[in-house]
Amino acid sequence: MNQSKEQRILNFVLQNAVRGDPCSVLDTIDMYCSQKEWAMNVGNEKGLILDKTVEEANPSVALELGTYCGYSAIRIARLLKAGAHLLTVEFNPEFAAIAKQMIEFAGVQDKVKLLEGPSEEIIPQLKKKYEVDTLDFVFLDHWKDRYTPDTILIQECNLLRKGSVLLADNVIVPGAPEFLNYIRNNPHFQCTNYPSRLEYMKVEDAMEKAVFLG
Ligand SMILES: CCNc1ncnc2c1ncn2[C@@H]1O[C@H](/C=C/CNC(=O)c2cc(-c3ccc(F)cc3)cc(O)c2O)[C@@H](O)[C@H]1O
Ligand SMILES: [Mg+2]
Repeated sequence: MNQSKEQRILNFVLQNAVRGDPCSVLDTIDMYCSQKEWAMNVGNEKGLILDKTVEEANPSVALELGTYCGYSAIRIARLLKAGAHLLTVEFNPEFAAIAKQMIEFAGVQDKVKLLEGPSEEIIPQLKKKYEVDTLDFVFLDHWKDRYTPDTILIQECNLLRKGSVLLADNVIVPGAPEFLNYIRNNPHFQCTNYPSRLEYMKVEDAMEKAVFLG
């Protein structure tokens, strides 16, 4: 049975990146996806916005919705301080298996916990099963029509504290209009838009940051 695109990306990393070097893994994925096969990694341009937002938040506990191949999980994990960790949620078993190998090859597995399952099931388990008190940072990059329901669910589960930072990918392409409307009209969030480019393309995209005000 022929390989999936995601398997080809992983194989290219295993053969060309430097084991234990997260930046080398990120650069190798970006090289493959800009020159050979496009894939929906956050990429290096929006990745810089993600980096700056993570560094500013300096989270002890971070959550990512939509692991895919693990590119942004590696991007976030490489910036986490000692003792901090990222919980990343992926419900597609094939993608979860690829991401696990990618994260281990990058050497950040001690900072990343990959939770396999749908976000709507995992989020309500974070406090009791995964011993989370509150989330310092949340990266939304899964199905775009799930950003709003999951943001509401995260609030209902009391997972945010004053100053928690949400960052959403793709608010222009593919777009998350309902999420933008929800979060920008919600008095409990202070929003900032970061115009950028769609990964590996000369197409406009943007990220939206929303800080929880308590
Ligand atoms: C059901 C909701 N809960 C979920 N729980 C756990 N994992 C989930 C969930 N949803 C989706 N996922 C996973 O997240 C990933 C989905 C991401 C969706 N992203 C996009 O559609 C996307 C799409 C584009 C894009 C842009 C332009 C195009 F022409 C074509 C595609 C660019 C991006 O940066 C994107 O993030 C997959 O790995 C999927 O299995
Ligand atoms: Mg995305």
